[in-house]
Order: sequence, then C-alpha cells, then structure tokens
Amino acid sequence: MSALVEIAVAERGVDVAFEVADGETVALLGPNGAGKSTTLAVLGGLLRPDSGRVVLDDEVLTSTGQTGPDRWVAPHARRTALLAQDPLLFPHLSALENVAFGPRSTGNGRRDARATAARWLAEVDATELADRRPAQLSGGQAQRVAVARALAAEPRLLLLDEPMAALDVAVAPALRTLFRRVLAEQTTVIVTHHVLDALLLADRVVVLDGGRVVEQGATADVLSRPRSAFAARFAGLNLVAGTATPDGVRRPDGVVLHGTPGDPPPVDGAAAVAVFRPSAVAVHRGPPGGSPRNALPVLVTELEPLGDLVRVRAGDLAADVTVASVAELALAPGAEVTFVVKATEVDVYAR
Ligand SMILES: Nc1ncnc2c1ncn2[C@@H]1O[C@H](COP(=O)(O)OP(=O)(O)OP(=O)(O)O)[C@@H](O)[C@H]1O
Repeated sequence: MSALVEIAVAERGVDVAFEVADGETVALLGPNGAGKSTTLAVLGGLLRPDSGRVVLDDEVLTSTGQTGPDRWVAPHARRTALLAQDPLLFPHLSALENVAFGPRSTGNGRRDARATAARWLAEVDATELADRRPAQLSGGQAQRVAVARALAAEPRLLLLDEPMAALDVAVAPALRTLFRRVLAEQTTVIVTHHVLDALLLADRVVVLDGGRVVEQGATADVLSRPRSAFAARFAGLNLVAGTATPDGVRRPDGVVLHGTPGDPPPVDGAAAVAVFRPSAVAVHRGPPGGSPRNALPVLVTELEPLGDLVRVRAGDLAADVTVASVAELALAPGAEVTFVVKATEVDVYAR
C-alpha cells in the first residue's frame, strides 16, 4: 500500500508533499510546531486540509481544491490506524476485547475477531495481559496492547505519533524492538523526536520545518549527510551553510571552512554545507597557532554532560571535550573561544 500526500492547511501554515512506498516506514522529523502532528491528523482523517490530496494506492481518501469533485473518506472508513503517545484504550474493555475491536468493526465474527486479537497479543508478547483492564496495565504494557490493537485492524497505513515518548527509558528499547519487527512489511508514517527511532525504524525521513519539507531521503543519507540545520542537530552533527569554494564552504560572514568535497562536488559559488562531528572539534581559547586548520570564533552558549565528555554548545555548533579541558579552559556560557577542526574531518555537500 503506497501513499501520496500533498496537503496544505493554511491556518497552521502547513504545506507539505511526500510519498510513502509500499511497506516503507517514513519518519517525520522537525522542531516543535513544524507541522508533523498536523500532517498525521490529515492522513488519519481527523483534520481536513484546505487543499490537496491524500491517495492510498488508487483510492483517494481526501481531495480538496483539486480538479474534479471533492472527496472525503471518514476516519473509521480509511483503514488507517493512529497510535499516539497515550495508548487511549477503552477503559471498560479487557486487553483482548480492545484488540478485537478493530477486526469486529470490519465485520469479522466475534470468535474470529478474538482469535485475531489473541494472535496480535502474542505478537507483542502480551498474551498474559489478555484479561486485564487498561487500569491494571503499566504504561509499557498498555502501549504494547495499543500496538496490537492498531495492527489487528490491518491498517493500510499505520500512523505513529511519538509512540515511545510517554514511556520510561527502561521500557522504550523493548518497544522499539517490537516495532522493528512488526513494521517490517507495514506501510507506516512515524513522528519522532528520537534519532534512534529514525535510525532503527525508518527507511526514509522527511524533515519538516515551518510547515514545509526542508529535506527528505534515505535515513542513513540524511543523518550522515544532512542538508538542513534541523537534520544535522538531530543527527548530532555540526553543519555550516554557505556557498561552495573549490575546497570548502564560505559562510555569509566570510569565514571559510576547508573540507573534502562529496560526490558529486558542489559547483563553485552554489549553496553548500560543511558537516563535521562534535568529537572532531578541539576548543582553543585563542586562534590556533600556525597550522592550516579550520578556526571558527564562537561564543559558548551551553554546556551539557555527555557520558564522560562535555558537549560545549555555541549556538548551532557543538564540540565534545573532556571534563579536564572544560576546567583547564574555564569554559562557561559567555566564554569567547575558537572551535578548531581539521579539514580532513569536514565533508562538503551541495545543498
Ligand atoms: N489545534 C490547533 N489549532 C490551531 N493551530 C494549531 C493547532 N495545533 C497546532 N497548531 C499550529 O499548527 C502548526 C503546526 O503544528 P503541529 O502540532 O502540526 O507541529 P508538530 O511538528 O507536530 O510540533 P510538536 O513537535 O510540538 O508536536 C504550529 O504553528 C501550531 O502552532
């Protein structure tokens, strides 16, 4: 089941277009207010766009402001399933009855629906929870039952809105493993703020910012060679945007970062980005002496613990340094320092 999405919701400043191939999982990424939940709501039929269309294989679910008659398929008739942060199980039904609800409502007999529900509960390792009411389930258990309920309805398109966000960090990995298994063949759109979800679950990512698609592509490509500031930050990489020089990128302020041009190399003078890891950055109090390294004068904005290291943030840029060097250099917000990175650590891509 493949999906075509081209929608605009003027009131929310959202205007996005992307496709989901059959069996593919696409992650919608982006900062708060980017339009991710709005897009999911339109896909699930909870919100009507001002214009655009949503097409699942050959069936038009939504069509507004296009040539031809408007079309609108009601949420329950779309065969899409939405799983949100909060599992939203029916409180008066057992776990098994909750999961059987979808098969029942698509016309299956009671016995068949219960058999399907039992199969899905087993699939999510929740067989022993079958007779419990939602109030007797932990957050992680309830979310597993909600996953079974969503999948038992055999949705043509599964919509996941930060399904791990409300869970303990201890529970999230098990659920992620479960999703990895059950999403393999399922056409899915997932909204997430976690890089691991994108890496482990999504074939492709679509990055939204300010209601627009700013970048999309195979997950590994976008996260290792981000073109947008958001994707770089999401992937934990530094990104400097500017125009291409023969061996680097010139920032609007004239500072040039030298690096290794990607393939194909950006055209001289065209928009380009330089990408490098925070761990490749050394922090100096003054300009580095003599060597031909890249030097970026910056103002420290924030220090964050990062395992054994400290992430030194300077606006959009970051350097990972040892606790000893933070002490030695007396790093603190407001400190004027130089981020230094070797050209061999910098990759340059066309934007
Ligand atoms: N119910 C609503 N009514 C009107 N505007 C809304 C509503 N919900 C969201 N918006 C606006 O629509 C835009 C897109 O918001 P949306 O919730 O889709 O973003 P998001 O990417 O899901 O953000 P977050 O990561 O914070 O959930 C924002 O400008 C937001 O303020």
